[in-house]
Amino acid sequence: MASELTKKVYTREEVAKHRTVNNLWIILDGVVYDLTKFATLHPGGVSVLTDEEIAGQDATEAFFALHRQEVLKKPQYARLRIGVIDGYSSAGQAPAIVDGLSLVPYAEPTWLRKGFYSPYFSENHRRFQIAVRKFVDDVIFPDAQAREDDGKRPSQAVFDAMAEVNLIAMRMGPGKHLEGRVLMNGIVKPEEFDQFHELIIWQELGRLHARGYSDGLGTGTCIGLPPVLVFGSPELKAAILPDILNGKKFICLAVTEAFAGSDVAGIKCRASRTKGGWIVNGTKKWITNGSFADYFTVACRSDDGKVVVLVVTRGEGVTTKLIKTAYSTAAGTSYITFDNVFVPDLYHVGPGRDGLQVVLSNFNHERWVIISASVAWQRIVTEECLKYVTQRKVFGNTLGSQAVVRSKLAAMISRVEAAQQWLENITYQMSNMTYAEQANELAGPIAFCKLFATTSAQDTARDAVQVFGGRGITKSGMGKFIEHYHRTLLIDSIGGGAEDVMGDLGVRQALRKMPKSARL
Ligand code: HEM
Repeated sequence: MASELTKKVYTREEVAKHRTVNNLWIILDGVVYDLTKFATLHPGGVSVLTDEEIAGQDATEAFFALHRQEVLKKPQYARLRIGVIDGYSSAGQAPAIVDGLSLVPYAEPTWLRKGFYSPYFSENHRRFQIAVRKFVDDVIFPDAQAREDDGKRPSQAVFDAMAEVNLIAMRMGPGKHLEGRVLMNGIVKPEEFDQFHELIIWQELGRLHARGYSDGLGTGTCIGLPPVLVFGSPELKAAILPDILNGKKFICLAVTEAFAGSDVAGIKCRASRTKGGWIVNGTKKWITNGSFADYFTVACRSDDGKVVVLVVTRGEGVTTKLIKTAYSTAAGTSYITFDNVFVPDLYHVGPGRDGLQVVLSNFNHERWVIISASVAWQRIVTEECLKYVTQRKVFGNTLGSQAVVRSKLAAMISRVEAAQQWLENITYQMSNMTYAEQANELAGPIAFCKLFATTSAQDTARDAVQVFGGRGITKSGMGKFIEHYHRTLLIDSIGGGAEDVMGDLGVRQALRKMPKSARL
């Protein structure tokens, strides 16, 4: 908010008189700052501020070559403003964000770009997107940045706010679980909520720049609950669904083990038959949200060697331990031990079904979620790079004037555009196929798309670090989001199935479907 002080008007000549360490003013974007008290506290040192090209001068270009603009919005720095320069008008500066959308080229997918068209998204999707972006920016982003750093799980207040607009339920996709709920303050009716609304949610959440936190924000529910929704009995749903969808309780998916990662068939966690239920013994590893989950959707091996899926409730015999990974412990990644845990028959997911199929069919949605968020994240990393090469000068010119830098941008943009178009096509197929059809038809395409998205992400991370140089490996300052991206993005290459496994799965499915008569 503009104070009385910042309404004062100075000429450039007046500002130029304040150019010593004891009396130091500068101009940034037409605003006058008094740095006298701040100079000795400046993280970049005093000497850079008393430099004759900076002190008492317009330092806009030098400043933005070295800082992110949000530095100036921090209250402790905003109060250094003492006035504006004669003739200054903020109206003269064209905004870089209009209607909540970035005007940086390629910063938004085509369906959100002015002058472009989409066969998939409607006016309702756009209204929904505006509301979700605002919610993510206002409610989730501040908590995400704080928790990513301190490693604590996302605040309950955020889950409560998400539940209030039914964001937790919507992240489970379209379906019966939305019936009777008011979605995003009524912007979309439950029966109209489709796969593209869900895509919007995941892509907006992909903008958080906090990968561990993003997973902490109930990813466990998004992958642990679908088996219950699809294959669970009405009694099981009635017992656990309301509290989970209302953000009061948490569930996670416990499939991977130290013994078997992507190899689901190799799991050892044991479920033995007993009167009225099962006794579970074994361990699980890399379980997202496991450290705070109340329920665990566990893939176990029964005495006859088959896979059974059981919902275990936290209680006696269940121990969870945080695992430190490349990203924040806000994700609640854990190692779990089950020691003689009784699970009643009611909590058996899909009795009479092959548990392996229950687990495998669940992977499609999980992988699609990973692709959606990964592509959105790549896009904002590309936007970060486009901004940086425009404002950062080296060898007397902007970084963007270097052909080698432009070639990296070309590759980044091409990859993210290709991934988004493919993702939208797959989303459209999902919208039109039943769960069973998806399991049959889409496992291969989704696996390939995930492989493409996550290898693209790694290429883009490497390119972005090269563009940002030292700042790309520094946890604060201009390149902080690039550093975070480069350090944490491999979770997407591994989670939901490692890249090599994805490629192999897709090809094996294709080979199985080859017509016998196909000949050269
Ligand atoms: C209102 C004025 C200014 C404020 C509030 C400010 C604040 C900061 C802050 C918070 C940092 C730590 C890094 C970051 O978070 O971005 C920093 C670093 C730095 N600042 Fe400033 N600064 C100001 C003006 C300037 C000016 C005019 C220069 C001119 C050259 C300058 C040069 C530097 C340098 C060289 C660094 C170290 C950058 C790095 O490590 O990459 N600062 N400044």
